[in-house]
Amino acid sequence: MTTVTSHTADQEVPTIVEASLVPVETTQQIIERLEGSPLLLEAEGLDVTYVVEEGEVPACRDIDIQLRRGEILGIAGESASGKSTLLNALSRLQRPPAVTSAGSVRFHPDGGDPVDLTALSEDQLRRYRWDSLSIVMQSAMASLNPVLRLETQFIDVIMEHDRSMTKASARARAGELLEMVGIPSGRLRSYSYQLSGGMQQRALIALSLASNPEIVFMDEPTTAVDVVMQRQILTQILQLQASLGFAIVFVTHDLSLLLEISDRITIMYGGRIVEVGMPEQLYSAAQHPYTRGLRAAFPPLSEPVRRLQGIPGNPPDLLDLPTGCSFAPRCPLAIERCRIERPELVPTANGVVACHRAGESTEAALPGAGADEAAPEAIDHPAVTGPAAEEQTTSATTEER
Ligand SMILES: Nc1ncnc2c1ncn2[C@@H]1O[C@H](COP(=O)(O)OP(=O)(O)OP(=O)(O)O)[C@@H](O)[C@H]1O
Repeated sequence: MTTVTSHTADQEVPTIVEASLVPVETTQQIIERLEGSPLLLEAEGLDVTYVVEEGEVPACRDIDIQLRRGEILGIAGESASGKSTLLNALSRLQRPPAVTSAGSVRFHPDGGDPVDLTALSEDQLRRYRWDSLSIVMQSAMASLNPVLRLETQFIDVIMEHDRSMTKASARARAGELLEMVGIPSGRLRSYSYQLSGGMQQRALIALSLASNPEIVFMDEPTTAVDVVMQRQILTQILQLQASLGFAIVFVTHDLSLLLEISDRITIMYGGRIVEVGMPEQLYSAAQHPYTRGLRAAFPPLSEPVRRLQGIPGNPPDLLDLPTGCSFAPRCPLAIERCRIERPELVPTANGVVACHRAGESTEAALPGAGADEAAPEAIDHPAVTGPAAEEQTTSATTEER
């Protein structure tokens, strides 16, 4: 359970007394909640390609995604797996050289007919963006305008969204939004560079809520802050989401973080979805060896300190993808079939997986069956080098697992 103390104008950062983001709902409860919630956004057979001098980069292929109202959908994968490309395609913020080369992205307005966003003109899209979605990027520094006071930026967004609003009411609303993320409204007079990194990121989250969006797209929104601030920001995001009811598409390489905050998680590799599942299922019974590798590379902060297993090898070159499964060259379970035939997505208990050896444990791999015999590299978890490292070490077992 997460408890946040009340805070005054003097306390700019709320004090988290006990912060655990572990979901309190069971898998069954999440499923029932999602089933009872209308569809909000749906991608079908989506392909996104970067058309560059070297050729056509297939950054996303055959993506099917469904987002329900109020859902938190996590998207995880290593660098270059296509997460940001997908987020830009779903939010229709994509720019050349990216092109949507196949498929659709349908938005389901409340009580209205679905709209294929890939078929809208730039003007129609602009209205949809103002009314329905917002985006929080990794760096608030890059997203907030350093030469404008926060007040000006907030008032602009609020009045653009609701043109009937007076400047005074927009200013009052801006103050409320800042207070919602634990920043005193007096800070509206500040420039972004006068705020700490964590406050900038929270101000950006407040700004993203200024238009009452139905979906907030978040691309690594806490990567640029330390682990303590990361936890505070995540707690605040979850509280805001619970009270305002917007849906979130949250992109990160940190699967363990998603296991704590998401309703459902999509795992991407080499531009394709390789597994979708509920957090509990991916935590204890991930079917794809890549999902298990990601989980081992980024353990939760609540776990004892240990040496970490990185996934050996590198993500595939999208311009020169291997035949068969793209993960086969790095997979300890790979067999001949994996190198020849690309696995299709098939249903699992509460999701899908694309793997010829789905669910088999790495230990069960036959001697010589692994494509790469190199021992997995041990890496240090970046999170363990942050301010929480001391705290973790004191509560950790010294034994490596
Ligand atoms: N502007 C671009 N032009 C050409 N190729 C691009 C461009 N942007 C991304 N790509 C390619 O698309 C692929 C997917 O990139 P993308 O940024 O979506 O991955 P990601 O999973 O979000 O990675 P990261 O976590 O590093 O941001 C990569 O191979 C990348 O090189």
